[in-house]
Amino acid sequence: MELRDVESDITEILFSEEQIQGRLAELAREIERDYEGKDVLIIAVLKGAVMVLSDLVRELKFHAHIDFMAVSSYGSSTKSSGVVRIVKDLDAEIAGRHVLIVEDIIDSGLTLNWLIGNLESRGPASIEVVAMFRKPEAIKEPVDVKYVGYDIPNAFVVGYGLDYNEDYRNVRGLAVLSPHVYGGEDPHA
Ligand SMILES: O=P(O)(O)OC[C@H]1O[C@H](OP(=O)(O)OP(=O)(O)O)[C@H](O)[C@@H]1O
Ligand code: HPA
Ligand SMILES: [Mg+2]
Repeated sequence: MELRDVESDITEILFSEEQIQGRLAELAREIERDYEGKDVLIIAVLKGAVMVLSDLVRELKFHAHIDFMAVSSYGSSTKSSGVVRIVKDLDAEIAGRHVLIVEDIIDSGLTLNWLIGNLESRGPASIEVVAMFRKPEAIKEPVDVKYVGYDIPNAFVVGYGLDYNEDYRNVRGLAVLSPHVYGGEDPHA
């Protein structure tokens, strides 16, 4: 499918690429202040967080070391399976280091809660989270997130790294996916 056909699959654009990048620049200034003089390892949660990671680290004015962890809980569904699977683990040891987790979205909070627990057991100096989007009404397990881009409504969204069944990740802004695409199933039923 060509990307220009995507318009009929979305009901609303919540944020443009420019808005997202503007907000990320603000978050980058906060992060620079908070981590001044510290050695920080930035961990992106694949695959969704790749866009946030690449935009964020290029905004940062300090040397940002990066690593990746791939976990999956949604698969081809619009609902979290509740079971988080490590698809790829970190290359780096994080014991004694300041860890900053980068996420695209916090929906139920299940993925991040699980991930923080997993990383805490490896003995880092600190763990904080930056998430570009968060759905306050969908949270099932509260997560302490220091840096949030935008709080968004409780709808299934795509673009800026977020997929439905691996599609739409390269849509530039953040858009609400039309229920006709996933058969009208209520993602939050
Ligand atoms: O708060 P939650 O309800 O747990 O949802 C958030 C997680 O779900 C998505 O990942 P997904 O499992 O779809 O993998 P992906 O990043 O490869 O698309 C997203 O990228 C977050 O990691
Ligand atoms: O709304 C969403 N869209 C895409 N992927 C997701 N993973 C959790 N929530 C979402
Ligand atoms: Mg996904």
